[in-house]
Amino acid sequence: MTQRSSKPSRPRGPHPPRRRTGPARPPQEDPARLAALDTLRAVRQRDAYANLVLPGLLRERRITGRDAALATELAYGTLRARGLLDAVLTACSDRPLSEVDGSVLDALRLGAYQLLRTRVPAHAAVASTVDLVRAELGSGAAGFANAVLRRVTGQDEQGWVEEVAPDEDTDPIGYLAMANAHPRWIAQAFAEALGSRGEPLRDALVADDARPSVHLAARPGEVTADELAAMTGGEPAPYSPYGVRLEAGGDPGDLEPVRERLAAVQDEGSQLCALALTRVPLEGSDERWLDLCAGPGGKAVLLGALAALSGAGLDAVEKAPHRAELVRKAAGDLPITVHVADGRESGLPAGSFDRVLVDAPCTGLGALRRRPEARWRRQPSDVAPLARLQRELLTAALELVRPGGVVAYVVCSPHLSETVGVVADVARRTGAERLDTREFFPGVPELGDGPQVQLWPHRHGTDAMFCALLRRPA
Ligand SMILES: C[S@@+](CC[C@H](N)C(=O)[O-])C[C@H]1O[C@@H](n2cnc3c(N)ncnc32)[C@H](O)[C@@H]1O
Repeated sequence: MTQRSSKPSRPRGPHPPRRRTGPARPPQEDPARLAALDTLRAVRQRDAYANLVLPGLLRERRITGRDAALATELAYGTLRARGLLDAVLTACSDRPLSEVDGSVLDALRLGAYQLLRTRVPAHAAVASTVDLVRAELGSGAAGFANAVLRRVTGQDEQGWVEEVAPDEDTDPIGYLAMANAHPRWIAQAFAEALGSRGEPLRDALVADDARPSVHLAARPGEVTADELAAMTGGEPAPYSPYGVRLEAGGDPGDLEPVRERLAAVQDEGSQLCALALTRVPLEGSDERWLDLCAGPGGKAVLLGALAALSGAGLDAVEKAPHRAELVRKAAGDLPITVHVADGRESGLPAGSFDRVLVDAPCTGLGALRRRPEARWRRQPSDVAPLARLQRELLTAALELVRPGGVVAYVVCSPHLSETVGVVADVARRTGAERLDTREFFPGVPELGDGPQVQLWPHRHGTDAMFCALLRRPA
């Protein structure tokens, strides 16, 4: 990291800031920023999920319309950009961020995000943040925040990237990671999956840093994608015959077709992976389908509806009881039998299913757009234990499927250890045949050399889902 020497000396702040004993200012003064700040705090202190905390705060405080949109943009944007913001704040502060009071740091991140990544005028971004700090921690901390943020105003985002990122020529992955607010190890994993550290990696990280559109899946047999698009103001999705893409904000759970169970919120990539399993031709019986990792039930509902139309039935296994309950609720009157069990030893009869989905637990590196804080929470050490579990679940699936039957191995991650690494290893040990999965994603462009399929936000507008189809030898 380059340290500037020609700029004014870095601000000195109180050590540590004094917390006010009196009540904080009431939220109505700046409800959007206060809701965003409280979300950042919940994520930092309680490891909370922002997309669960913020909607609750907005409801509880009756924040709607433009204020709700601003709170969402600020909270999610700040959480996504944390690595970049911290690098900039480090360059602007007189002490390590680890020594800055957590509440002040939340506010500094919120202020820096507004300065670097929004059109909020600089004076408003600084003043509103300083007000929030003063209300909670008093004037000493507010003075410190003011000095740090004024220094941040010294240059725009690109200027700061050039200053705090590694050199682009000697470390292109490190540079792109910082420029697009991703941890380096995740950018490295994307580069390995793409086979590139140049333009494709840049495109992938840029798309992964943008706000995703909401996708709906029309319930097969109930409503068509065209009808659902007309009901919701969305557009039929480009690849899934059941998909609709929505650009509008708001809570999609409030949409009438979703409340009426005519549709569900589901990424188009997830729809395509579940559909691919149903598209493989089978010789012989085709009546018993299995979802081995079913909670909370997104793919189980799509498969269950298709099973109902074709006269088949679906068994759904889920290890976590509360998630199994979500599958039961989502299933409604579909022909789905839910089992609370470990998929590795489910007790279901071996060789008895025609089609099996293994939508395995994974790092979720393919859905970082939808979970603002996830990229900074995940660690490289998470990968190996998950890959072990994934291999065990896929092996179990290949025992549960009948000879000649088909298994879809799906993860929401492009990390090679969770994708091709798992499939190659299990196929070698079990003798399962790897099908050309691309054939079962009709009309989807840029699927590479196969035989597996890796979807990407920058290529397909979906989450970075991975799918491999395997057939148990007859
Ligand atoms: C990626 S999620 C599945 C998402 C689901 N298919 C959907 O579309 O909604 C993986 C699920 O596997 C469950 N799980 C974790 N370990 C498991 C195991 N050993 N056996 C079965 N399920 C497991 C997790 O609780 C989680 O609900």
